[in-house]
Amino acid sequence: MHKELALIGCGNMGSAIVKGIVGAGLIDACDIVVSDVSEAASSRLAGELGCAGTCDNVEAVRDAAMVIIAVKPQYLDDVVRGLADTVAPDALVVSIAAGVTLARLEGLLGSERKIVRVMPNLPAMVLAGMSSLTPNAQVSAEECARVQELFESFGRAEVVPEHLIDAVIAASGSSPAYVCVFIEALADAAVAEGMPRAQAYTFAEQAVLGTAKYLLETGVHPAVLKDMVSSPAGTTIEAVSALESGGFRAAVIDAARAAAAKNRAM
Ligand SMILES: NC(=O)C1=CN([C@@H]2O[C@H](COP(=O)(O)OP(=O)(O)OC[C@H]3O[C@@H](n4cnc5c(N)ncnc54)[C@H](OP(=O)(O)O)[C@@H]3O)[C@@H](O)[C@H]2O)C=CC1
Ligand SMILES: O=C(O)[C@@H]1CCC=N1
Repeated sequence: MHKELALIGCGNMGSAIVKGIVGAGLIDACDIVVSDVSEAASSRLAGELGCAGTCDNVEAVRDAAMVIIAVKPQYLDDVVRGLADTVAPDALVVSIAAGVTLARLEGLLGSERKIVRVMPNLPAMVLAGMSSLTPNAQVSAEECARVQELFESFGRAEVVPEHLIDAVIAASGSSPAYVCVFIEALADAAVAEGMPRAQAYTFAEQAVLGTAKYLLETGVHPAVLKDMVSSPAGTTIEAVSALESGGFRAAVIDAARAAAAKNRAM
């Protein structure tokens, strides 16, 4: 039976991606099949979306126009090898695995296959994701635009050359984790100043959300917004000064570049 989309791996990212696509009405749920090694995971997602669910990856990809592979990188080789003979020759295969290059995917699937390497991030779960897309040479501009449209259903998506995916991991793929460390630290400070814990998270989270929203919507440079908040002899410049003394910028750069280096080494 022909279907528009097969998803392999119904975890955090796979679920967010397919929910975004169906929610935006880009692909009808009845044209989708989702597959996971765990029966509970595939039937939960299938039930939420009203699409077909299975534990049989091979049956899921048979006659699918597009296959999105969303399993952890350590399972990817086995999963892709197991599908290579069944995926339709003209199907678009999308991998979101960290550290898995187009060359490696072509080695597993065949270099004549249409493959797009995508690096999304977890805010896709609330339709605020940021994804990069890198097609191989077999993918046409129209096909790439279609994948971009699907990934824009849950946030922003931009095409980047493959060598920039390490930068994408540093800035957006992995960064929700270090932004959370920052939010936790802000909330800890508010708790230390006497605020109840739950209220502290609300204040810290809304401040981070609002700052990013302001920068994205206005195009204002972050340094300009920082200067707008920092009154002469005020509270904010005290905090900025303490951050600089503590090596905050260098710590963030080192952290993000560690993520990039790991992505290169995987
Ligand atoms: N999490 C993130 O922030 C981001 C993740 N990514 C990439 O997305 C991919 C998925 O990550 P994430 O969603 O977090 O992982 P999850 O563990 O949440 O989801 C992966 C799912 O795949 C299932 N699975 C494992 N083996 C198979 C198999 N052989 N066939 C079918 N399904 C299988 C897992 O089942 P079980 O749990 O039982 O093993 C799990 O349900 C990774 O490659 C990661 O690099 C990319 C950007 C951001
Ligand atoms: O660390 C990970 O495995 C994934 C890749 C990008 C974000 N998280």
